Order: sequence, then structure tokens, then C-alpha cells
Amino acid sequence: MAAGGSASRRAQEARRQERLLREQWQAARQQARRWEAASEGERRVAAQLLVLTERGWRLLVDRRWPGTRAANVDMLLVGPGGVFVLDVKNWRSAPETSGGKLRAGGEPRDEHVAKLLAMTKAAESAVASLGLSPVAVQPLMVFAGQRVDLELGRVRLLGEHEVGPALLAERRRLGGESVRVIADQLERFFPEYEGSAVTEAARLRPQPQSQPEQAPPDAMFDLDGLREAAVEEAFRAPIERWMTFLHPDQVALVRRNWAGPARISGPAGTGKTVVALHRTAHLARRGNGRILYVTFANNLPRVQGTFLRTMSPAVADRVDFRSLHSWAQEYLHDRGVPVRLHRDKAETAFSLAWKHVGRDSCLAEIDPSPGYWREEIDHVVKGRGIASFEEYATVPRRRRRASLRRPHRQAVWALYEAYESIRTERGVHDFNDVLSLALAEARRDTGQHRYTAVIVDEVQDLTLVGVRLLHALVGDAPNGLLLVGDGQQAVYPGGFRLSDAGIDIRGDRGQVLRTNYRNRKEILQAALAVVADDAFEDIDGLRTPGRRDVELTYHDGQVVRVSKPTRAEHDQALLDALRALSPAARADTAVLCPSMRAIGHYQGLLTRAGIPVCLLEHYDGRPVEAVKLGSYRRAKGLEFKRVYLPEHDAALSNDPRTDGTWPSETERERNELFRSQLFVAMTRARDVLWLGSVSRAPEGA
Ligand SMILES: Nc1ncnc2c1ncn2[C@@H]1O[C@H](COP(=O)(O)OP(=O)(O)OP(=O)(O)O)[C@@H](O)[C@H]1O
Repeated sequence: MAAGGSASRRAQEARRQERLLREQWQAARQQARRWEAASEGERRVAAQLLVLTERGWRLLVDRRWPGTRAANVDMLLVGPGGVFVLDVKNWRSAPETSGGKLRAGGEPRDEHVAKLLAMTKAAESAVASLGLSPVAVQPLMVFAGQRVDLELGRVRLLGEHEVGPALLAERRRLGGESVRVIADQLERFFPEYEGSAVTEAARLRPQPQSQPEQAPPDAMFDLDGLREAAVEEAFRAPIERWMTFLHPDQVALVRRNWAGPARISGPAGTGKTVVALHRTAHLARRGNGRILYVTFANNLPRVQGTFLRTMSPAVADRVDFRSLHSWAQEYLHDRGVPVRLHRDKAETAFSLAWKHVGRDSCLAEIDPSPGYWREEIDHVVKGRGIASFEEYATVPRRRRRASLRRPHRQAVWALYEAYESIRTERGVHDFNDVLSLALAEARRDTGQHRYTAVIVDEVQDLTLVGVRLLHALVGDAPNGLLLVGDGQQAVYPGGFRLSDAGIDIRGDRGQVLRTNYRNRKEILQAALAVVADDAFEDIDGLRTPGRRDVELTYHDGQVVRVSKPTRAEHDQALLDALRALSPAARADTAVLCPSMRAIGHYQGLLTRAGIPVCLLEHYDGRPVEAVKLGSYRRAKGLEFKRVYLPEHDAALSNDPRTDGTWPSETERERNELFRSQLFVAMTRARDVLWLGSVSRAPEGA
């Protein structure tokens, strides 16, 4: 990803790099020539790598592998591109890979791969306490005298000619100080090898050129590859810090072996997604199987896929980032199961059912709006896969406020049956049907499991059937199912417990993160104030108070409250605030709205004002110099430096009637859900949270 730069700037940089590299290459050749015990091929490999030491890399050569009696590690290289564990091979035949196996000269050579992977694991352990993610530690086999560029699982195989450019082309992960600290740590962990023929001086420092030698022409080395990579490196943007460094406790979760399904929970902004992404990359690098990373929302998988590709490009093609419903549809299609998903026709079927059996039933006394009963069918009846009235009659309706007595449940059941009969008659499926069909299919699917791991982000948004489906894909396999989420951020009605899904998470397989790395203190406090009175039940069945204890990393945030008497003035204040931002600042800014109608309104407003807008449904995580615009729900899992919430309190009827009771249980439930959504929207802000209100003067005032 080279950023910008005119052609002449690039040409200039190329000439500068060429000059520099020639000098560095001469010095490196002379230094490597002093390594008498090494073969000529190994010396040439070392010379390439010594060029890197002039560019901020540290090279450790011939180190002892702790925990083994006499084994050694050929080279460890630490630099801007991360940590590399190198095994240098002087084979006569070129390596070949096929079917995940390594061969050379017709002979299997897999034991070399296994050994290198074990050394890499030791290096990962050595740096885990520094918070370095295992995705930044990579095994490399380098072949003296060969031209090679292959991959075998997570191991990269490079020829002596390719290794230098490949390492320079690595994304920048580490700054100078990190390189120093990590190299020092590795030096301590992998001590000097006593039998080493390489002197300490040669190992670490370029030698003074006391006896200048004219380096002979070297057929294997030409500067083109290195120069190209060096120019690219000079133009590349630095990578986000979290893509390399985590808290050591987070690294431990990334690397942990779990004997069965596991769960990571924790309040907003505590790094759940970051840990899930690093773990995904780690599992993908460790094995050869495919991994499914799934969320409920459509846009989130795209964004997370972009992050993973940046963080660990080598394994990105073995991870499917999908929304649950699109994955389920594709799965059914692959299995030859016909699906006729039609949202509008299903909607019409429900409207007819409501007209025939709902509207005049006892349900209207509890809530006259058909929406509430549609949710009951979607999230409770079908979402839980309830197949008989007897089951529905006694089911605990989690996170549903209105208490339904038997006649009400009978009326719901009649409405459900009417809906199902009209829907079936019209030959259409709704979203819940897609998941139920996929679950039935997955349970029948006795063939090869297509995934070795399934990672579910924002699990609290799924229905019970959705979770059962994902569980069915990997069962209770070790490191198979990982559920990541936070019940406080549930933005859909209804809910379930893990025990309802037959998922048993015990002991260290349930982990809680507690340090918020995203929100400034003021922002988090404002957000927690919204849900302070809303205790919630998470999927483990635990009840937690709304105002949770969270450890905070950052302070000095800004909560800006703007209240105007009219919508026009309110909107003007929003535009003024957005106009004051530079184009680059707009790239990290979001305007979030509670409804589609509001999104339409603000899209028009911003566009007319000449402020570029990128709708969240089109956002894929790559930087774009436009203000992001979308619903509270679509903002799930994302974050922005600045978040603007126009008319944020318009839908909050936060004042119970004067006698302290709510107008109705269902209205209370709707308010609670809205507050959760607002909480999610507010906690997307890192540094600035803008809260707009229209404080219309009371009638007649
Ligand atoms: N160890 C860390 N050091 C610095 N920043 C971190 C660390 N862990 C996570 N972060 C940052 O904290 C922010 C929140 O992380 P993340 O989105 O993973 O949290 P989350 O728990 O999934 O949040 P939410 O539930 O609100 O969606 C991100 O900017 C992430 O880069």
C-alpha cells in the first residue's frame, strides 16, 4: 500500500536508496566474509541481512534454543517488519511444496518445518510478556544458492536473493525503541551458543572497514529488488500500534489453548474484537484449516476483514469474514437447499396475519403496535426455534418486559401460526427460516467439517438458533468455538443463555476483559450515565448493574452538548462543527442516527453543505476522507475519533409518568433498548462526543 508521492519524488528516493544500499552492501559483504565457519552460501544470506541491520534491524546469529540440549537457532531478526525466526538451508536441490508438505531432491523434509515452527513458538513465548502479538513473529526458511518464494502454512520459504527485499517489504510494525527492547529480550531468552564460530562482534555490529576490500562482483546479488522494497518502505504508512502490541494478558488469550468452546466478554472498548482478530490470525497461522469469523451486522465483517488482511496478510485468505445470514444463505446454496428469502413478502404475510388474528385479540391491550408482536415471533418464537405451543407457554422470555399470561401466549401462538401459514402458502422464507434451515442442514452434515474454528463477534445480537448453528459447525472441538460479546450492548430484543444453546463454558474458558482502551473518561462516564439504571443479564445468565466498574486508560476527552430551540439551528451547529474539521480529521469522524429517516435527513444536509459522506454500509475499514454516516446499530464494533449524535435524545422518553410508573411495560422495554443503542453509539467515540438536542419550547410558552 504505497501512499501518494509524485513520480519524480519516487525516482529521487530510488536513486538515494541505491546509493545507500551499495555502501551498506559493501560493508555487509566484508563483515560476512569474516564468518569463517559459515559456508559461502550462508555468508551471502547473512550479508543480505546485515544490510538490514544498517536500516534499524537487529540480527542475532547462532543462538542456543533454551529447553533443548544442543539445538541452535540459526538467526533471529528483529526490525520494523516484526520478529523473524530464520533457518538457513544449504540444500543442493531447490525446495518444493505440495499438499502442505516440504520436499527437496525427491525426499520429504517436513521435520525441518516442524523444528522451525517449534522454534518460532519459543520466540513467541519469549516476547509475549512484552505484549507482542504472535502475529508479529514469523518463521522463515532461507535457501542459500536458490531462488525461491513459497509459502507453506505460516512458514515463508525464500531464496538468498529474495530474503532482503521480502523483509523490507514487510509492513512496518515496530518502532526503533520496540526493536531494541524485543531484540534485548530475545538475546536473553536465546543465549549465545557455545559452539558458535561466529564472533560476537560480527554477530551484532558492522565491522569498521579497516582493510578496505573491493568486493568482487556478485552474481547472486543485484540491487534492484532491495531498492524497490526500500522505496516502497519509505512511502508506506505506519501500522496501527494495536496490530502488533497488546496487553500481555490479551496476548495470553490470543495464544491460549482451550479444550472446548470459550467466551470473551467485557464492557465496551476493552479490546474484545482486537483479541478476537489476533486470535483468528494466530489460529490460522498455526493450522491449515479454514476459520469463520462471523457477526450479526453486515458491514462489520468487511471492516474486520480489512484489519486482518493488514495485520496478517499471509493467512487472510483462509479466514471467511461473514455476516451470519449471508453465510447461512451461501451454505444452503452450496448444499442444494432452496431458499426463497423475501423480506417484503414476509412482512406482508405478517401484516395479514396481524389483521386477521392479532389486531382484535388480547395482545392489543398489552401493545397495540404490531411491531412488538413481530419481534416476539422473530426473537422469541422463531429466534429460539420453538416448535410447539407447550414449549412457548413456559419459555422464559429473556429481556422482554411485558409479562404474558397464558391467554396472551395463546394469542401470540395463533398469530405465529397464521403468519407461518400465509408465509408458507406464498412460498417465502424470512431471516429466521434461513438460520433454521441451515441449522437442520449443519446437523445432517456429517462430512468433513469445513471450519476448524468459528469466532463470533457481538454474540449478544444473535438469536439462540444462530448460536446453535455456529456451535453445530465445530461442536466442542478444542479451540473451535469462541464467543465474543457484551450483554450491555445488546441492540435487538430478546435474548438467550448459553445453557439454552447447550454450550458449556467452564473454568478458564470464560474470560473477562476490564480495561477500556478506547474511550476518554468523560465520554465513558456520559455513556454509562445513560444506562446506569439498566441492569442486564448476559448470555451466561449473570445479572450485572448498568454502571459497571471499568479501568480506564485515557483521560481528557471532550463531551460537547449542544441544545438549540429549533431543528434548523441544531443542524446548523452540527454543520459548523463538521466544517471546522480538516479533510483528514473528517476521515475519523462519524455522524450516527437512531433511524433510517434521520440518516436520510443528515445525508441530504451534509451533501448540500459540500461535506463528503460515506455511508457505513459502504465503509470497509480503509481510510476514506469522508464523514461516516449510519445508524447506531450499524456502528456496532466500530470506533471513531469524533462521534456526532444529532438529536440524540429525541426518542428517549426518559421521564416516567409523574406517579413514577411507565406508561406500559412494552414502552419501558423499547426505551431500555433505545438506551442500549444510544450507549453503543456513544461508546464509539474515542476523543470527542458531540450530543445534539432540540429543546423545543413547551407549547404556548
Ligand atoms: N492493549 C491495548 N493497547 C492499546 N490499545 C488497545 C489495546 N487493546 C485494545 N486497544 C484499542 O482499544 C480500542 C477498543 O478495542 P476493541 O474494539 O477491540 O474493543 P471491544 O471490547 O471489542 O469494544 P466494543 O465492545 O465497544 O465494540 C481499539 O482502538 C483498540 O485498538
